[in-house]
Amino acid sequence: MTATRIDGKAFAATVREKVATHVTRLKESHSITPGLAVVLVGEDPASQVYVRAKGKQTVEVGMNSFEHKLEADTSQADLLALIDQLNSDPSVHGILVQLPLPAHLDEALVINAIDPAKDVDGFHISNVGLLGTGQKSMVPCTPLGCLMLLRDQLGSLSGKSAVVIGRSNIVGKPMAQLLLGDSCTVTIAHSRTQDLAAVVAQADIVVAAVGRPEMVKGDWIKPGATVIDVGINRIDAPERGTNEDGTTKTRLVGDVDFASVAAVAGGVTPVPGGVGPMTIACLLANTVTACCRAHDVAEPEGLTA
Ligand SMILES: Nc1nc2c(c(=O)[nH]1)N[C@@H](CN(C=O)c1ccc(C(=O)N[C@@H](CCC(=O)O)C(=O)O)cc1)CN2
Repeated sequence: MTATRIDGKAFAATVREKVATHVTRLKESHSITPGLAVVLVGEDPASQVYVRAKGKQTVEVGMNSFEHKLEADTSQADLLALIDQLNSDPSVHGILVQLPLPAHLDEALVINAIDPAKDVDGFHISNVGLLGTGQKSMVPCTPLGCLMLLRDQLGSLSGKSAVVIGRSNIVGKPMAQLLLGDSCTVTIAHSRTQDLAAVVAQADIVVAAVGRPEMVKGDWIKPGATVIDVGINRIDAPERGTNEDGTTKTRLVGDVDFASVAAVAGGVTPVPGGVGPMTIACLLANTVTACCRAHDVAEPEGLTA
């Protein structure tokens, strides 16, 4: 391996420390405690894990955590009524609806019901528009985490060639906007891109967010490039044996074939322990930012784009 292993877990801990420092300042100098409300509809096992982690880390940095767990068959009207209530609650500075939602709920309608000033996911259409036009916005957590790791690794990103693989609203598109904001030359590639390997091969920065296990191979990568792996894919791992119920054990892999890419790249994030922990750290950062904006208090530096 020649590449630096970019340790998102360690970096996320430093972000949480900065958040905690600002929470203390808000409490001591302004008598304000930032509050984050997380809404989970249904019992998706992965979502339950993420929501639990969000609540725990929110409390650890000194903020108030409000968890709302709703039945899988919750109606759209009831969910919208809860969002209305959270929008008008002054103790709630950030609101997050955990995705994916059950199929009967209209995701866009639900997200756009959140007060944009409390939209700590940065998914509201107003925040999408503000980010796209280079104005102050709430920035989606996963792309913000990737940007922080890239700046830490490379310093200035100006003039670099970046390829984002994936065009989702929550990662690919905002990631491209953030890289453009840092003066990269940006290409958005996706599953239909022709000769993806050749497109990736010209990039100084590769962000893989396509949802295909270990798709990006070492021989696609320009020597010395920085590779950020957003993928979280659970695959069978027969080499680990079987569970008590006879099913094959599994393991997590990213969208990047770590071993072959690490032999060529300058730096690469692992899965787990790369981008994932940054997502929750940036959620906490966004909540402090939203709280400061709501109370017209100076925002912390280095915690947003
Ligand atoms: N409303 C939102 N929903 C979802 C988002 C989001 O940003 N906002 N992102 C993902 C899930 N997610 C947070 O919600 C998330 C995913 C992964 C991790 C993480 O730390 N992963 C670990 C591995 C965890 C494991 O063992 O399974 C890692 O990569 O090291 C945190 C948060 C979809 N929904």
